[in-house]
Amino acid sequence: MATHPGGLTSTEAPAVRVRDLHRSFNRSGGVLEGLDLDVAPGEFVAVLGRSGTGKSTLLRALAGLDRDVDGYGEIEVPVAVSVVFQDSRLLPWKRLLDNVTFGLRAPDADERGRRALAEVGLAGRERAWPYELSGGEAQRASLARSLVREPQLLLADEPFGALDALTRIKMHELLRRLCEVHRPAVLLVTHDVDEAIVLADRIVVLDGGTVQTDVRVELTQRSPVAPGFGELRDFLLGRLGVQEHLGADFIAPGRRRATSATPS
Ligand SMILES: Nc1ncnc2c1ncn2[C@@H]1O[C@H](COP(=O)(O)OP(=O)(O)OP(=O)(O)O)[C@@H](O)[C@H]1O
Repeated sequence: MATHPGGLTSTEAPAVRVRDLHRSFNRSGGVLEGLDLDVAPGEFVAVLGRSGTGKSTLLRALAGLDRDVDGYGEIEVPVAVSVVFQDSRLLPWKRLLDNVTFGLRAPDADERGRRALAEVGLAGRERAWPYELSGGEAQRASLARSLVREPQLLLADEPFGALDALTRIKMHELLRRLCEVHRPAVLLVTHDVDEAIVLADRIVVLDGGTVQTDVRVELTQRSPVAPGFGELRDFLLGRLGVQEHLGADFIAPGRRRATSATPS
């Protein structure tokens, strides 16, 4: 079946379609300068990029949180979008279940909220106050709050950035499991190359205001000791300028690389 770098089959409608997105801020030059990106339904895309390359700016535009983009050819996102941030943003004056179901107008909201809390391992904590939760538990609750809305698109901006290494690993397992069950399209902004490789179907690297690198993750195992993991990490670190540049033509063994998200 024909595929293009956006990960779509030739006939499939994308969950996210961005064309020629521009965003600048007063003092800086253009942050996003003609960015193109497709995300297929159910596809998990990680967004990497050096600090200030516009990752959060892109997510905010897709979340509808930025009304001042300079222009775009197209921005298509599904109706049901959930956003997860680095901090859980739970309302301190509401108990956990009420936080998870906040704004959810459905007759079975409570039941759905309980189910979502159980899915993230917080069954029995429905009446807890946010201040009673650890950082990891708060992020689990934040995931439950997102999933209870059954999003077709989950936008996550460094959701595990403030967690310790062990909790992060547990959260990776949880997020992967939740995504396998619920199958939202996911756009995850992260600074952590290993996190991107462990979680994503596809990784894009932003630079110069657009998608500079677009690589599909085709590992048999999602573990840092899996064959091919190290090569992909080196390749991505090279693209991020963290290691010595490995060369524009370097393709880690066993995977194909596209240099643009523009459909071919
Ligand atoms: N509201 C704003 N006003 C002015 N400049 C902004 C605003 N938001 C973002 N910027 C600038 O736009 C650039 C991109 O910011 P953005 O937060 O999208 O980068 P990022 O890639 O997410 O960075 P980081 O990895 O450090 O979080 C930065 O130079 C930032 O200073």
